[in-house]
Amino acid sequence: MSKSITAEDLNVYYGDFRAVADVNIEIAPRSVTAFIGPSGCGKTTFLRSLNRMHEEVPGARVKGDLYLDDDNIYAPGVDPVTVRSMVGMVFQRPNPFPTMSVRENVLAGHKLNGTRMSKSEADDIVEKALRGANLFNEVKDRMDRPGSGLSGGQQQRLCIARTVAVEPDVILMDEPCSALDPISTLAIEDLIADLKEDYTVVIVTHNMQQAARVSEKTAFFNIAGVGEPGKMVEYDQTSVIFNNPSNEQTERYVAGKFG
Ligand SMILES: Nc1ncnc2c1ncn2[C@@H]1O[C@H](COP(=O)(O)OP(=O)(O)OP(=O)(O)O)[C@@H](O)[C@H]1O
Repeated sequence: MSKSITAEDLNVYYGDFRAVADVNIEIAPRSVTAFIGPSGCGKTTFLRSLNRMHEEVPGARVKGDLYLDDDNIYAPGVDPVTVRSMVGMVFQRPNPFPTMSVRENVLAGHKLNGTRMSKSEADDIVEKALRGANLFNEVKDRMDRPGSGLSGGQQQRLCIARTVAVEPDVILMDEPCSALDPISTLAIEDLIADLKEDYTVVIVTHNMQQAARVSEKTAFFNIAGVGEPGKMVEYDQTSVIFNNPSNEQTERYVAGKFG
């Protein structure tokens, strides 16, 4: 559980268009890293390359190497489905399976993987995952009701429970709070602090206060202009990025001067 992520000269393409260029980054296990930067600089694209979700887009591809600990997830013969079971993802909009109950949603990943288990094993997994997502107490009396009947913030925590239920090494979050109210946002931010005890967490956020609150390290991405690739401009301790960045572009961005 919890692995480091190392990208070496990673380039991400949509067909001929290079959306992200030459990223080199090392992300420590059991940490929270935020990706920030203006719209279109490639944060989501790079995030999705970390679990090979990117290649779901026809024509999309990656050049370079990406390691989970010492294993290159882009090596020939590596099954992207296996990679995605090790590197879970939480999306912008909570997306529980609408026809499934709370319990079935939590077990969805195991069902997809064809894991066989007894009812009591399943009960344990459900309770542990819901506790891990700070949701158990709120849903323990409605396990068999539809997941889509929960509030937006509860649905997002249900999606996090679904992700942690399969015990990944890494959890990627793509603006996980952008559809949530401030109270639900705080609940997710608290949860992120807990998740880093067990997982490597990477979060894309437009909210700089959120990046400052939840992450230990921050990567600032930028883009030189339309049609140009996004690049990682600076990567450092979050406090350095926000208070004493070494790059002038970072300084202007965190000061709110563009983006
Ligand atoms: N499916 C796609 N097909 C082609 N180009 C795409 C696709 N998705 C994104 N792009 C392009 O890749 C570049 C990076 O987009 P991406 O969504 O990764 O940026 P971002 O920094 O996450 O932006 P935002 O903050 O607005 O979400 C943009 O030029 C975008 O238009």
